[in-house]
Amino acid sequence: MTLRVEGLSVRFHLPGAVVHAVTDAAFELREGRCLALVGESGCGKSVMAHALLGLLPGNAVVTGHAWLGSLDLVAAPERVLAGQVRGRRVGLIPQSPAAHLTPVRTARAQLAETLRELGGGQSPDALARRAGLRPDDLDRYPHQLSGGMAQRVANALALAGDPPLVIADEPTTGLDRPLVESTMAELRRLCDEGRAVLIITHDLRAAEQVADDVAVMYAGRVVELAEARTFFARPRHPYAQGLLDALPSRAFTPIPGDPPELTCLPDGCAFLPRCSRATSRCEELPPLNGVACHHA
Ligand SMILES: Nc1ncnc2c1ncn2[C@@H]1O[C@H](COP(=O)(O)OP(=O)(O)OP(=O)(O)O)[C@@H](O)[C@H]1O
Ligand code: NI
Repeated sequence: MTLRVEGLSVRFHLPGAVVHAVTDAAFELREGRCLALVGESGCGKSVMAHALLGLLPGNAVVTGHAWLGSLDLVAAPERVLAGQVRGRRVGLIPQSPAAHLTPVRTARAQLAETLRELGGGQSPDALARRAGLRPDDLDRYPHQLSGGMAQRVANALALAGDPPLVIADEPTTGLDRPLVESTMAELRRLCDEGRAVLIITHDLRAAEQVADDVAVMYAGRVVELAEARTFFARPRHPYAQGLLDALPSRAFTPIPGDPPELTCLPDGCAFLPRCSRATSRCEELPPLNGVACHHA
């Protein structure tokens, strides 16, 4: 099932300020493809994911469209999101999975409950095995699970309803390299089985391993959208180039400056104050034709 995001924006209304968390995002994610959504902390990645699942708090206003097949996730009422979308059509592997498990219940109890809610015929053990857990791991409480096991339980929970779209929010944070590798390999497998997979990460190395496509976000906007192979060989947006140059395996040069406040964004390119190629043209908003930059 294809996800088509069109003109998606999210505003948080606070007393005296509006946070422009996501602005005019657009991308397509087809089945069997893996899209990595990358960008610095606070650029709107998790908010975008939560908008797709109707999980934002009451002060959020979401506009635009997110078509999953013929259903617009933005317009869908909570009843539909709860009954048909979350867990069934879209599985979320949350940021810091251990924090999302109930501390007083075993992994098996939580899997069993989710399976019951979804009404599927699978057993917790079968599901756990598919996620790389042994059945006796399921008798553990969350505090008895290692980071890697908690990650696998979270994966199993997200996949319990066999959703065609899986969103993984920072699936590798806090994991050591071997676990990063195996988590990424698992996500790739989900994709190769025909699901659409959206991986949110600021780990560009991990993204390079598994993604078919890359979307770079900056200050709430998608500023570059490209096939992963092309992107990692030749990033076009100065910000994307900066992200790659900051990697230890590359130049190890951080991008100077900080991202702008999302409560007072400029009319033009939000990267202007940090960009070495900026000219007066950048005061005009560059359109996204693969890359949102007047100089790329
Ligand atoms: N409920 C809220 N009310 C107001 N602002 C919010 C709310 N939730 C998120 N934000 C703001 O929206 C912006 C985007 O946050 P988001 O969590 O999407 O960042 P992110 O790209 O996922 O970063 P990270 O890599 O740190 O997870 C941040 O500036 C954040 O402070
Ligand atoms: Ni996040």
